[in-house]
Amino acid sequence: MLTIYSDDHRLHHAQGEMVGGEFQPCFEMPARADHVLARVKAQQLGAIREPEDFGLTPIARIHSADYLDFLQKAWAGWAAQGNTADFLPGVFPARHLRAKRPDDLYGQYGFHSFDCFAPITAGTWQAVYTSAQVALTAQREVAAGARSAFALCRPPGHHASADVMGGYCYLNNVAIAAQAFLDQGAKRVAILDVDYHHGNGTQSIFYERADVFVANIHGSPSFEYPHFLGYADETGAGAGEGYNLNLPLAAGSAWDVWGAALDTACKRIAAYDADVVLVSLGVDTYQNDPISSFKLDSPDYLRMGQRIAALGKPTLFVMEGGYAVAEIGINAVNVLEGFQGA
Ligand SMILES: NCCCNCCCCCC(O)(O)C(F)(F)F
Ligand SMILES: [Zn+2]
Repeated sequence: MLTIYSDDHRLHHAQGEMVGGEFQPCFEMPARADHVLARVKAQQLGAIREPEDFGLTPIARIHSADYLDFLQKAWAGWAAQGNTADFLPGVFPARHLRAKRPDDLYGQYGFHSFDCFAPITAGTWQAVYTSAQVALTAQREVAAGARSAFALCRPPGHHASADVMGGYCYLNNVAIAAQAFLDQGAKRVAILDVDYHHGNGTQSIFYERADVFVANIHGSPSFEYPHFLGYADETGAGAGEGYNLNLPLAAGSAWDVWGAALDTACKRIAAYDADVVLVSLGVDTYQNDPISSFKLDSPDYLRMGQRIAALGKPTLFVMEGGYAVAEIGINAVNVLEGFQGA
């Protein structure tokens, strides 16, 4: 299986995030991608290539002009005010306020965010731009006939919607790739999000559309981040009614429960008869993940890959989360090896 990877991810390494009321080192750190890449090499998964540059056009198929304008200019604006620390939002258009886009940078940051977990640094734009190009390059490989490809994306993307960032996500890599398949002639695309956290951004982007079926298996928002989307009654709207599947699970879920949910999701994807399947590959479902509560063990990721392979569709794997850094490579590549070996 071909892996697309770029060192540009290293340009995004924020100073910290709020954990337990304290400012602590970011869980979403460059070492995550280093460990996955090292495992890809150690297991000789396949060739590793740099991304091509497809420009802003395929990104603008998913994200709004205002949002992309903000992301590109935010750091320069922040630095021009004499700031050197990371840029972070603090005020959001929550309920009972008015979601009118302000003129000033700080107001726009809050307008384009849903939490304080998407810091902006000097290198963030370049890193997220290249991460999207990584997904687009792997997409081209599958569109050209490869059975599968791995987009080793960092930063991740599934919490980002058309014009709102959050949860370490800025550009929705998997949505950008899904749209590229459709723009290149695919009729139906399925996205299976196996990250521990609900892919609220991906759901919102395709929620009213029947040409993309989105399935999520995740910690229930009743207790887990992102807290405000991901319930089972969210089944799509308008033309998209019936094309969104949420399988929220309880804390502590292990393979017995998680694997059954995967089977349910795969059955729905099989019935949808997609031309291609994209997988938002987060491995924060791992039992030792520091911010998550599921109990999958490393062999389970082989089973995950095997079950996805049973769909018998061209498959694009897009890296999302996973914070047990020592094991992130083993767990992510186990999915890919399980898929390949099936
Ligand atoms: N106590 C709650 C703290 C929440 N912290 C933010 C968690 C973000 C998860 C990101 C992710 O793993 O879903 C992604 F795949 F996008 F990277
Ligand atoms: Zn996650």
